[in-house]
Amino acid sequence: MNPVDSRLAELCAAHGLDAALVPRFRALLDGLAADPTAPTTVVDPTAAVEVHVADSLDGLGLPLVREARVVADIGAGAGFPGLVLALCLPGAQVSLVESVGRKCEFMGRLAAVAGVTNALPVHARAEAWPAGIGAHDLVTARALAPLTALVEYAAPLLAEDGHLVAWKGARDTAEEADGAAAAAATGMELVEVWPVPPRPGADRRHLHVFRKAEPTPSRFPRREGMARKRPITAA
Ligand SMILES: C[S@@+](CC[C@H](N)C(=O)[O-])C[C@H]1O[C@@H](n2cnc3c(N)ncnc32)[C@H](O)[C@@H]1O
Repeated sequence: MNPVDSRLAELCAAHGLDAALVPRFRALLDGLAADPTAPTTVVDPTAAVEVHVADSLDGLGLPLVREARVVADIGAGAGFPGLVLALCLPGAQVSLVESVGRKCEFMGRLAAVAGVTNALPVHARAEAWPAGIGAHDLVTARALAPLTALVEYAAPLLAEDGHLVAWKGARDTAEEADGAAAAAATGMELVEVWPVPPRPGADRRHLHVFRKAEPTPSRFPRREGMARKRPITAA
């Protein structure tokens, strides 16, 4: 077995996934490497298995991710973590929400070559997607925005009791305080900040989990761009 397939087999075993997923993940990695328009700098399968697959699979450490049925991966880019989660959760429907059209086209091609049938690109900004309002039990986001904006984007998209899982690096007190302020304003509450067991190249990964505890006030979502231009802050 080549090293990438060995690593995929190891990851499947570590997460209690069927080994039949190894060739599916492999097809995803091969599709990424073969497409010169891939919107990520990490395309070599040896690196991408860590940066994209292993990192996305970390979400499975949270039972609420394994149990999710209607998922929106916002700011999906090349399709991570959304495409990996879709492969692991065949009972879930995953929307890959991305504001740039050519990235949506790329994700559509990648899903097709990897045989992912339960993930669909959505060409929209997370804060300007009326069809997504109140429809999700899980919103995921990696490398998209500060926590305050992620909470503000996610709250309207979630059904009550739904969760946001934000992939973040080292903890940042100021960013977390602003995230808490956004949560208070939007009906969300912080559930936990889970320090992911370190892996080579990812020794500071934290998953921030918020729950929609109350209805989101009708002034959300705000106009496009406002969550970044005039963020909700603690100060
Ligand atoms: C740095 S990339 C991260 C992509 C992917 N989640 C990953 O970790 O590999 C952020 C992506 O979010 C998209 N984006 C930025 N603001 C957005 C918004 N408000 N709604 C949806 N997509 C957005 C960008 O076009 C970009 O593709």
